[in-house]
Amino acid sequence: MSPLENVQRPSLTIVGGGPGGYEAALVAAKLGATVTVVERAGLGGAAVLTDVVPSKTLIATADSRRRVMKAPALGVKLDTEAIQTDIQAIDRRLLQLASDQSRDIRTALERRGVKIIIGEAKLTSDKTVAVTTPEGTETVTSDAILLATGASPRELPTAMPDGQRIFNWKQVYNLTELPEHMIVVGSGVTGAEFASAYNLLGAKVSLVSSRDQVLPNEDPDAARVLEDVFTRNGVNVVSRTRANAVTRTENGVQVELSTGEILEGSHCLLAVGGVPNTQNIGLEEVGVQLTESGHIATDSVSRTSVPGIYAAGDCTGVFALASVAAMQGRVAVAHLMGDAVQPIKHHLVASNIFTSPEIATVGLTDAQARSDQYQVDEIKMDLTTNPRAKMADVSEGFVKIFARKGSGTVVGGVIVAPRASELIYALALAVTHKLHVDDLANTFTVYPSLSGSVAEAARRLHVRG
Ligand SMILES: Cc1cc2nc3c(=O)[nH]c(=O)nc-3n(C[C@H](O)[C@H](O)[C@H](O)COP(=O)(O)OP(=O)(O)OC[C@H]3O[C@@H](n4cnc5c(N)ncnc54)[C@H](O)[C@@H]3O)c2cc1C
Ligand SMILES: NC(=O)c1ccc[n+]([C@@H]2O[C@H](COP(=O)([O-])OP(=O)(O)OC[C@H]3O[C@@H](n4cnc5c(N)ncnc54)[C@H](O)[C@@H]3O)[C@@H](O)[C@H]2O)c1
Repeated sequence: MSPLENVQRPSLTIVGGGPGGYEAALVAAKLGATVTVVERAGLGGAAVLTDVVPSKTLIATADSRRRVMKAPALGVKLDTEAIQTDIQAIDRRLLQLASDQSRDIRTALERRGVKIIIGEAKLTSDKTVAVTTPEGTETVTSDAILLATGASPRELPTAMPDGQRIFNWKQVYNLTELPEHMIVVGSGVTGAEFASAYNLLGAKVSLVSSRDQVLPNEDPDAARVLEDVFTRNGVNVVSRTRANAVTRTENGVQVELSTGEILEGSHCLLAVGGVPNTQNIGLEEVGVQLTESGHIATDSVSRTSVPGIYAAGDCTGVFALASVAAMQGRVAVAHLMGDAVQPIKHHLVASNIFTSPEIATVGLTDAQARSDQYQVDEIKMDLTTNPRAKMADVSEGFVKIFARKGSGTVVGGVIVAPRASELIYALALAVTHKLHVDDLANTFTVYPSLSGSVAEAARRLHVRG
């Protein structure tokens, strides 16, 4: 039940203006709440200013260059040796795009009547937040609070970024030249995406991967495809090795590896995970419970341990995705305002890794499919036989579908392909609405199209009635 059942026009303070915060603010204002957003940097949060938007824009440019470099194989005559990457122009464009998007979000919030305070917030009770601005400290009082403070790059004491040669993912957009040799440390999603992007932009790239395979938490078949592509494209994947330290040299960097070897490069990007922004913001004092990893503990409707205080996004440790942060924020507001609440269903989340090829997933994972907990049939269809893939010279990728044994209900899938982020929507619809493999198989697809492989894979899972 909402803690504000009888309040006519409840007030809500939101700490953090990223997707977890600003989406909630828009919905709450629309439902009639008086909303204040406190943000210390800029609207849109890290997602817009330093993480999703800049990295995906960089990747869009890298992908354009990839297609140009491949054009001769399709009969377009051009001198690929003469193609240059103007990293300063690329970075300028992506930062401008991020700043424009942040401005658009601010405008949308203001139009809905949301009050915005640029300042550093600290919880002082279950109803009050102290906000420090250059002008001083003010107290904002409200009926409820939503914490959406996000996360920050994890730092290794022996590899401190200097923003010139050694970077975390937020600092890498002020390069004066394309790195001659970029060493990416960490082969999770962030590391894999940046390794792919700089490789396609024409830099020499080494990827220090502490695990057996890149993308250790992802679908193993997809990770294998990506690792093969990396190797074929000349990325130096240093597997089962940790970076113990990173130091500056006169003209570059030295990465000391756990094998004792030294890797020399011109620049180093640290992609070793994130830590939630939950320290020194008054959480313990007010009784907001944290998990062992330092995230804010929440339930399926985004409530924390303190009635009236909600949390959403990366500070909660539930999937670190912008889409999930926004959904958690919307769910919190629906609960607070007594609107219909649909608790978040983790098994329905769709996500995408923006490497080349892209890797999109939804629903049941490969590991879950192989566990005793689920009885599933599985099909994996390579794209090499797909006519559209042949026409576009797509030489790797696949569609994988998991369906419940016996019933044929679609419960998960993986797509590795160019623009897999768009193709996965069909599987996401199927998983969310419990469609049958025959529903996918009997839906017309365009000929020729990559989505034809989705229908074909489903056809192969047909259960005879
Ligand atoms: C390189 C990279 C690429 C990514 N790409 C994708 C992608 O393609 N797709 C995707 O879905 N996800 C992606 N993610 C994940 C995505 O960025 C996060 O899941 C998303 O930003 C979470 O939103 P949030 O609102 O929780 O936090 P944030 O976006 O981090 O926003 C939190 C905000 O809170 C503010 N704040 C913190 N503490 C205070 C305080 N005390 N007072 C005032 N303000 C405060 C911060 O300034 C920040 O602006 C990526 C992450 C990284 C690192
Ligand atoms: N496309 C997207 O949606 C997208 C993009 C980027 C990040 N994200 C989100 O951000 C979250 C975090 O991803 P991430 O990749 O930043 O972090 P991560 O924690 O998933 O990966 C970090 C990797 O670095 C490795 N590592 C740590 N210390 C190391 C060392 N000293 N040497 C070598 N390797 C080391 C870890 O073993 C781990 O594999 C993901 O769960 C994802 O949801 C999403």
